[in-house]
Amino acid sequence: MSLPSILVLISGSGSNLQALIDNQGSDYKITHVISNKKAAYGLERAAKASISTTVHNIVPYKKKHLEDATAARPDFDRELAEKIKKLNPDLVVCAGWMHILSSECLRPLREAGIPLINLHPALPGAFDGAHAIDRAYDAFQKGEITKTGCMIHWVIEEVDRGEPLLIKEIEMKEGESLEDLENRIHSVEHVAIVEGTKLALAKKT
Ligand SMILES: Nc1nc2c(c(=O)[nH]1)N[C@@H](CN(C=O)c1ccc(C(=O)N[C@@H](CCC(=O)O)C(=O)O)cc1)CN2
Ligand SMILES: NCC(=O)N[C@@H]1O[C@H](COP(=O)([O-])[O-])[C@@H](O)[C@H]1O
Repeated sequence: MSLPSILVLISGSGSNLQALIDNQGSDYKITHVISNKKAAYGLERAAKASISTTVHNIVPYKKKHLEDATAARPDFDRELAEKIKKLNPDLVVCAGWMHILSSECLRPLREAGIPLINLHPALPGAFDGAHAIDRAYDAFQKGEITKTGCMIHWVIEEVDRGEPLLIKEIEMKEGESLEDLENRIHSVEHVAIVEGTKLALAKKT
């Protein structure tokens, strides 16, 4: 019996993709990686691991819709869903994918029975969206929070509000630099992304 297949969406360095690559074998296999950025180092990580890749960039869609800029993102999302459906993974993992996915993408995947999970570097409901670590750091400096963390959650239209699969809390430290906090969070993420992927696959079957 073949292993469950996962497709990973990235936008940057791909250190979380690397954690998934390094832990392939008994529970899942990574069959494809899609990046929205051609320069994403994660694409090199995938190639070194002999994983096929696709660049799905927004610029051609903006050029295609010069007369109506608002049409570019829906078209981008629709075609992203089509590409994913053709590859037919058991699960899609957003690992630093920096685009909000609209219903144009999520609805076809839902109908095709292809769920998505996302790695978010904050606790549920704390710092939804981009730049969550910076925002948590600032909130700690203001005395508003004492802890942060990361989570793996199901992806729904409402950004970072899907049901959590896995939550890992991280205590914040007085006098710690933002860089050191980022490094601590990334270390925890690299464990969480593997655990969360396995949990999602187990729940799906
Ligand atoms: N519909 C959903 N889409 C996405 C989710 C989700 O839960 N539901 N998770 C995000 C990942 N993410 C945080 O974890 C996130 C990434 C990016 C943004 C964002 O504001 N992106 C901007 C563009 C930013 C840029 O290009 O630098 C945008 O899309 O306009 C918010 C949340 C993945 N998508
Ligand atoms: N809102 C989504 C978000 O901020 N995701 C974050 O992007 C980084 C990707 O790193 P990587 O490319 O090295 O895996 C990770 O820190 C992940 O939590």
